[in-house]
Amino acid sequence: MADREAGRIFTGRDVTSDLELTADVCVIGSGAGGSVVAARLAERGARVVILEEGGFHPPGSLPLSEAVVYPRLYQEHGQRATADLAITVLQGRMVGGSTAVNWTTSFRTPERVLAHWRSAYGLGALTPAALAPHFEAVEARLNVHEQPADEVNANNRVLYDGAERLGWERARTRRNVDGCQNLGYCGFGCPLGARLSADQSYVKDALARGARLYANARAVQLVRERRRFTEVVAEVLDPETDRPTGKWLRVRPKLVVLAGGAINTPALLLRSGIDLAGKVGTRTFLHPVAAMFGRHPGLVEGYYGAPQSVSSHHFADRGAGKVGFFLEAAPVHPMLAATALGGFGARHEELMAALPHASALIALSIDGFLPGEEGGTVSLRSDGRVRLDYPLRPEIWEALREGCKALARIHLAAGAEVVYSLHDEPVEIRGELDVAKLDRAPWEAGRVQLFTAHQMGGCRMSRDPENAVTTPELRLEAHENAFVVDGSVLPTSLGVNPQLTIFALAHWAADHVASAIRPG
Ligand SMILES: Cc1cc2nc3c(=O)[nH]c(=O)nc-3n(C[C@H](O)[C@H](O)[C@H](O)COP(=O)(O)OP(=O)(O)OC[C@H]3O[C@@H](n4cnc5c(N)ncnc54)[C@H](O)[C@@H]3O)c2cc1C
Repeated sequence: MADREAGRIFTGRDVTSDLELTADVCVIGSGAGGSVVAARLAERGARVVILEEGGFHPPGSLPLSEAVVYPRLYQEHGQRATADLAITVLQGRMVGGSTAVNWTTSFRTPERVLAHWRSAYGLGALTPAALAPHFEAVEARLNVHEQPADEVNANNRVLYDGAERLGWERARTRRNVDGCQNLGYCGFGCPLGARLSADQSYVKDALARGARLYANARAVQLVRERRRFTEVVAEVLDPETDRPTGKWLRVRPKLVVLAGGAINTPALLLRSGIDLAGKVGTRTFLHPVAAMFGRHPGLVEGYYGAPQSVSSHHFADRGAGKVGFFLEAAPVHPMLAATALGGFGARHEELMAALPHASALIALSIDGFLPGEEGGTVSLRSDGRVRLDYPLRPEIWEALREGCKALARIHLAAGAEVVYSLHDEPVEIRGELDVAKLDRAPWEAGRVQLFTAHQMGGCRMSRDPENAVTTPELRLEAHENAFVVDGSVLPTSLGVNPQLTIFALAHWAADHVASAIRPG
């Protein structure tokens, strides 16, 4: 069948027979990385096809119900987790990727992280000065700006005030929103389209310049002849049931851009028989997260307002041999809270009944910087499904424990009556003397709820071909016509929320990708 009309989004419903498409570039994934590359290449006149396994959900098209949105908008229907179930993995799956459900916090890559990459991975081109124009460009497109002080919600105010009273560094964060009404539904896909996520920005730019986006199209195989990819095979999914319809899309591009995000991009390479001497999928980092709930005398209503608008990096650098951590707030929607809070029966009911007074603060550990720290590994299960192993090293447990102590102190300083950990038997803290109880708590997989919303690595960039999955220009090692442009290329975690780094890196990499398209 011939190519179809350009410049629009097709869903699984539109694909009523097998399709064969030709393109200059096939971009797999429409999140932070994929959307920017697609837009910048389309801008230069390239014929771009974007494949997105998730659905197309325009603002306001879904009910604002957790029971509806987690299965629809998140990987593995909201059930993704590490193989030992110790860490719940929140990751987006829709047009716009994780950017369409994220909490809008926007940080540039810290200079000390770039310096580490330059020395340990030979990424000499990634200097703050070289990246500055790319950050400026994406910040302008995404309207990144500081959250006004009077729009910080009570949940984030706990972090701000508590840290201030303790004399710890804290600051309001920047957010990528325009016309935000502070409803608090960022994680549901903004009903107003006020978050300038990939679907509301660069995907629109790509479509305006003729790109075709196929939603409900899951790339399952990259076909190659020697060092060149010749075809991307995608199965078409039913937008309602998410099951394969039996129809297939075959894209024959000059160039492939893998942008399915950390975890899925390595998995697609492995499914296609590409493991680059066992490197693909390794060094996957998660910013493993622990949380502390505080019950405050006044109403907090942490389900309303911008979910994140304050952060503290006071403990980001804890010296040699220690894993640093940073502190933020998390929204307190009932389903998320119910799965996070421990206790059974009456105890759990009591915790949930206090939800309007609950503040949820999180400590995110900064993984990937210790000598010998390898992070997690993506592999495939025997049925082809993805598997993520993430051994929690003692240094990570220590950081999570110390992070929870810091959070407990912040809650107390901000006036909390009681603070709870997320252990199966919650540790209860009512004053400074109780903080030491956290030292005796079981810091073991399965005994305390852990999360990640920041997946990084698995296809690390490096100058050293022995150590690289991609080159510093993001070209897939040992292949001529493929690039990886998403969070999987990061060689360590970041110590800040990752979206802006990935948007800007994609903006920077687009020039390299464009120069690799063969004319004709
Ligand atoms: C709940 C939540 C809150 C977050 N909050 C923040 C925040 O406040 N600030 C911040 O900086 N970061 C935040 N993040 C993280 C941030 O959104 C991600 O790090 C970023 O979007 C990753 O970009 P990416 O391009 O690597 O992948 P994504 O943006 O996830 O895009 C990848 C896309 O590829 C698609 N895909 C995967 N495999 C295939 C395949 N085989 N075929 C076709 N399509 C495929 C996926 O469905 C997905 O849509 C949050 C994430 C979550 C889940």
